[in-house]
Amino acid sequence: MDSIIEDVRVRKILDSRGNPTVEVDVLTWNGFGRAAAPSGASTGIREVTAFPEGGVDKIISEVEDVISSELIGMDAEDLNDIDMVLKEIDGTDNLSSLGGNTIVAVSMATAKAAAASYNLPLYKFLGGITKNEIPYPLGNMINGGAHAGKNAPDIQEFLVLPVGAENITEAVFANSSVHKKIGSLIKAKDSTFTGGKGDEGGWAPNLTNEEALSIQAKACEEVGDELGIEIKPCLDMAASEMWDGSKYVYEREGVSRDIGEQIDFVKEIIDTYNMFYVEDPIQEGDFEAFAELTRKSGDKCLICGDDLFVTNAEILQEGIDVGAANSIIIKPNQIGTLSDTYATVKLAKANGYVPVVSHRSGETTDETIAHLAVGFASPIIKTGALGGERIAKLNELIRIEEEMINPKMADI
Ligand SMILES: O=C(O)[C@@H](CO)OP(=O)(O)O
Ligand SMILES: [Mg+2]
Repeated sequence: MDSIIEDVRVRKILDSRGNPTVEVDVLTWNGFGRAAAPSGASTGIREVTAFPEGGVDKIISEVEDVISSELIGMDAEDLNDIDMVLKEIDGTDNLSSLGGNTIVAVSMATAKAAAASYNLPLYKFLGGITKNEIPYPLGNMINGGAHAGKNAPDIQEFLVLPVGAENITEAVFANSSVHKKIGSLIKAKDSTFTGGKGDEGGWAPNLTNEEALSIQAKACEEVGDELGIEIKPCLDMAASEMWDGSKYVYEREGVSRDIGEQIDFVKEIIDTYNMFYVEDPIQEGDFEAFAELTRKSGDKCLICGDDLFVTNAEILQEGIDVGAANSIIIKPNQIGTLSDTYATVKLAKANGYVPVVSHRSGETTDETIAHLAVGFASPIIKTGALGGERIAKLNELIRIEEEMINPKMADI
């Protein structure tokens, strides 16, 4: 009774790029949940469709009534059934009639409303009341590729992971210290640097990949020494964005690499810089090259599939069958519902793939993924380092840790 849905409201709000997105409120007899959908710029081909034709305005004018009339009277606690109903109303394989972003916002808001109906935070509702593990924050320091301007590096994201941090506060402040350090190292190298940032709050400098890699390494070392915490460099290469159908084109560098050269290039970066994590080093259609790199470097580095798996359990299974990677990005709006997201997390864990719950480049101040990372026991959360829409999640993790009994950092 407490969690019976009484109303569903949908509105158009701003995302961090200034584009419209969807926010949903779900009201139950004894609770309330609100969630907003993010949007990607470097999206995977096999992701569900974010918005129906007609965009957010169509959702407000037409879709809201359809969804609310189906959901009112259902129990928010029955999230599997609700997700099923949402997919049935949509009726397409890629969720293009309601839009994956609409569905994910409804699904997340419903879960939050169910949790609130029992006076629980979402992470406890999903993961149990004894949850006490906090994920490590993978913070974005330098933006390139599709998330930055023309002269920025080709590699999309230079990230860091404060693996030596003992609690979340130490971890997020270590990341912000590295961000500041990298800013001053960039200024020292390029006196014309304006301090510009990319879509995820990382610096967007006029640097080559090599220059960015060495600044990243230096900052990890120096800040690590200053704070007495080990901080490891990580990358998201977003290689699908560079793939032209036959080779990887590094525009900024003015070079192209064939498949074998790409594998060697990534392996060399992993060895030289002691990379802890490399996401999408290979384009999304090439499971074999992914597997080859994982065979070569997977014992010392997390090789993570984002565009490759698009949070889809069936596609992940294809990857598992060939040993394509050892880690997977988890973005709820790539697959559309929270229950499907969780199914993918479970499959990943059962097969030794490290799940990394992640933001999108276009975000809102919605903090839901902080709860998902904790509730789903994802040992890493990728949600930037700075910027209002990024710190919304990081600060929520600080609050979550405060409320736990005997909190500890996850096992990585
Ligand atoms: O590639 C990525 O991992 C993400 C988030 O960092 O970017 P986008 O949301 O643009 O897909
Ligand atoms: Mg990615």
